[in-house]
Amino acid sequence: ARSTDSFDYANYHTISEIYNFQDMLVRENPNLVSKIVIGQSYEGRPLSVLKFSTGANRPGLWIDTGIHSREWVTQASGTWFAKKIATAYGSDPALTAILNNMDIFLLIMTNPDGFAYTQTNNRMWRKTRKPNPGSSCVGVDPNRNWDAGFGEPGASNNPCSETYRGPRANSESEVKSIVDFVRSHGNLKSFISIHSYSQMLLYPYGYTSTPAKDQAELHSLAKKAITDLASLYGTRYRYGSIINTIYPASGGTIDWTYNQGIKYSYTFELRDTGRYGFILPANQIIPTAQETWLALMAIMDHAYKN
Ligand SMILES: O=C(CO)C[C@@H](Cc1ccccc1)C(=O)O
Ligand SMILES: [Zn+2]
Repeated sequence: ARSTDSFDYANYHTISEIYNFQDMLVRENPNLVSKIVIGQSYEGRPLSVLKFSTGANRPGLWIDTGIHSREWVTQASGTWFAKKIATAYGSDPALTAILNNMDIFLLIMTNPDGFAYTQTNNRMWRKTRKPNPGSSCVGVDPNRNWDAGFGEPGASNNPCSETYRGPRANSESEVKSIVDFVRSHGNLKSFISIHSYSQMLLYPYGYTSTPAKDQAELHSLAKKAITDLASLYGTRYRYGSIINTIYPASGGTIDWTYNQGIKYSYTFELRDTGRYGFILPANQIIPTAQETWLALMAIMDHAYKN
């Protein structure tokens, strides 16, 4: 595409097209958008975070997509979110108020090695692409590698498992890079990690059935967010804690971010409920992104106001 206006949001794209999109968006919006490379993947691809900011030293709101590489509607939605933020600033009052007081950080390509592999070798690849010593099986599940209940039930110690937790917490550079960014920033108010599929909005915990101390607030905010989501196309989401709503899972992203004190930590599971699963038709990308944006705004607006 020659610009982010002519970029085809209604189709899936290659890794280089998505990286080019990011650079175009930065070039087109020098007063709003910048790119921060927070690290690199195992195979050396950049972990590039888009920063949307109108001032210095502000609290931040984080969104990541594509941590599981096969969940293609999430990276595609991420590019749509990036363009939405750039175009809505100055026209949408709620988003303008947020960006006049807070920064938004968006990591679209969270697992670039895995994404590249889904395009060349195996569409169903989920994990990272780091080899496991002593095994012929490759990759660690980046949503089991965080230092939150690491190694407890809800992850596997078998390198051939899709939920292999890795040899130790933060062993994956894709995870460690985000950990380092969260710690160095030190003032994130929300952390949203986007997966597909199942149509769920999940909050901590996955590694324990002990309710999060903010469970009541997280539950009511989730209800508001999925109500806003459903208002567009009637898409129905379930919501609740990870362990109660989907299954026990240890070492997950938002359990770690929540334990760092980022209260508004959520995981989305986007469309659908299994008819197409990870292979969601491209004609559902924009509707999925549009409805999800309403839920994201509910959470970010709440984080801004509380
Ligand atoms: O990938 C999935 C399909 O997106 C489901 C997610 C469910 C989950 C979500 C948040 C934290 C831990 C697990 C997973 O197993 O990691
Ligand atoms: Zn996932």
